[in-house]
Amino acid sequence: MSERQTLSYLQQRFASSRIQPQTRFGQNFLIDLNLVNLIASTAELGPRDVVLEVGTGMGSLTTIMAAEAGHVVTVEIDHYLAPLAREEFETLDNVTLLEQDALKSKNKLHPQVIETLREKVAQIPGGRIKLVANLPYNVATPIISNLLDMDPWPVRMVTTIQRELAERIVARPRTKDYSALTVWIQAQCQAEIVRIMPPSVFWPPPKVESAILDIRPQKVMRKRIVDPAHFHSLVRGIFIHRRKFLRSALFSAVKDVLTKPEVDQVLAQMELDANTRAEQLTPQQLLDLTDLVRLMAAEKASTPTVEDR
Ligand SMILES: C[S@@+](CC[C@H](N)C(=O)[O-])C[C@H]1O[C@@H](n2cnc3c(N)ncnc32)[C@H](O)[C@@H]1O
Repeated sequence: MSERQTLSYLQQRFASSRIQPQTRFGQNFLIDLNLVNLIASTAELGPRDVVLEVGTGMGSLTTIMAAEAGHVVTVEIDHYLAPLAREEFETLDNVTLLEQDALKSKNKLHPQVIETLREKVAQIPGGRIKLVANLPYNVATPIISNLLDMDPWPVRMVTTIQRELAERIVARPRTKDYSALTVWIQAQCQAEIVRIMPPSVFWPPPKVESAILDIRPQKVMRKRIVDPAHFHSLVRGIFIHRRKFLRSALFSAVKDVLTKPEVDQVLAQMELDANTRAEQLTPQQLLDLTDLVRLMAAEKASTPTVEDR
């Protein structure tokens, strides 16, 4: 394995197949074996785990994970690269390689990927899903956020992503990195940066720094979110205007269902003053706010109007 991960091995395999790393697919291969091992060990893989790896590349992380996990479902979009990866794990019977885009659209994982994961989980008693991947940077956000809407729910997500994105995900309120994505993830997961990595640990080196991010979804936290789709879209709506006062950001996001005085009522119930901005609210406060909006809108919808009477 160590030989397979070296820069010279990768370069020689590419040259003999007459292919080049594709920037459009985010092909930056991790060439530091210690870091490949760190990703796999952080995920604490065991026989119950069905791993989703988005971006097989040459299969270096795949083979390490296959030695520990119950099954690895690895997805590779590049039809020139996939056959090379397939050769690397020809002898392994617990690896399924899907040659396709892992996403159906920006807001959806590909149904074939979901179906394969479900099938593999069903074959393992107590089976569970972990995302472990050196993610292509252009699809990292949709992969991570869409997985949080999948059933079965992933129990762990250990990924290599752009440092800037990792910092956004672990950001605290009142900072410039705090965003709708931060809230969506922190409302249901614990997240921490395990390692910052310089461009030199990849071939070819990307233009930016990277980070290994460890996300631990928490069922107890997820249960507090009554309507995840509503929460997700309301938070996105509010954060379009994250620097605006919350009152007007919230009104813009809910104007189809609540009036301005009703928005004021929601803010008063939460004891938030007029100068509060969206970026100052913790994920828990945004959850409470969403619940109040939902309840008030539902109450309104069930109250007969003068015309109904
Ligand atoms: C950063 S490389 C990681 C490769 C390898 N796992 C490693 O650690 O060296 C990302 C890989 O994802 C693949 N990829 C890019 N977009 C994809 C997509 N939408 N679905 C599946 N694979 C994708 C690329 O072709 C590339 O092989």
